[in-house]
Amino acid sequence: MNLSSLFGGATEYALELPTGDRVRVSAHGGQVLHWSVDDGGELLYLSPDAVIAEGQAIRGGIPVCWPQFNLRGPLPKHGFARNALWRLHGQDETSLLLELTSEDLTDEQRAAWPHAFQLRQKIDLAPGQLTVTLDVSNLGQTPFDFTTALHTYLRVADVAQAQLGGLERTTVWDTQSQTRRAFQPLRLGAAVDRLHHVAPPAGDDTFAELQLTLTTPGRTLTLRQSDTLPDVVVWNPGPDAGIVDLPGDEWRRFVCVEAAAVERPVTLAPGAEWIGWQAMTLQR
Ligand SMILES: O=P(O)(O)OC[C@H]1O[C@H](O)[C@H](O)[C@@H](O)[C@@H]1O
Repeated sequence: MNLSSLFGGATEYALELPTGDRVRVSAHGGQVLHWSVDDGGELLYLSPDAVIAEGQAIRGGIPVCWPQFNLRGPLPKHGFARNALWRLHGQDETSLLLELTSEDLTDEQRAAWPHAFQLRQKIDLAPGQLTVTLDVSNLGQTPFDFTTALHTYLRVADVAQAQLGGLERTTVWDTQSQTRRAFQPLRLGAAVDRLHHVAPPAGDDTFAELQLTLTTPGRTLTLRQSDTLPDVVVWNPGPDAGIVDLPGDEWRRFVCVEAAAVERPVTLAPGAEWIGWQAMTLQR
């Protein structure tokens, strides 16, 4: 089934499988807002105070940070893709394909990032599984660089009881203390902002595909990401961040586990294409 409706002023697209699994995506930011599994409830977090407004990012779901992660460049934080209006390019029973190109940007955005690009996002739904794939093409005459993240907000009942496994082989950039260190066990339940980088074995320039496990009482979610996304950002603002669209104790209800390419920007030659994905599977 495929629905289209208006939510917060932006068109919303939805898929539902015969099993009852559902996904909903806003044209604003091309952002997945909800993913639910028939017998497993809602798996993504969306703030009750999230707003969909021009130039603003929606707090929750899966924001697409592109072509810049965080403040690592001249663009506004996390780039423009999460604030832009994406178009539906294709759909079938189990997937949605959204698109954003340089033609869709404002004059101001094009002036700030003067590159001809095509950014596509495919959202694939299978029983107990959601896969989001980004596909970037350089349509211009000169190379461009980008950093990116699928900034996935995973819903948990209490973040202090959540455990994230699978990052043991990574090195860590701690954004809070601005320090780099070897891996140390991650304790959720207080502010955390870490960029984990998968270091390839010496002499090897390839990365093993990452597989992470988010365990909460009664639920285990497996997260995989392509070898083109060699970083994992783990973020939770903790109780004292004072984020306007995260009221009260809402910080406890999620942890962001972001499949990213940040440490080494991706360079795309004219005519070249880059693909990166994150897949989430509910274990039953
Ligand atoms: O509040 P936002 O602009 O959505 O950013 C939320 C967070 O995104 C990432 O996880 C970064 O690592 C954090 O430093 C940042 O605070």
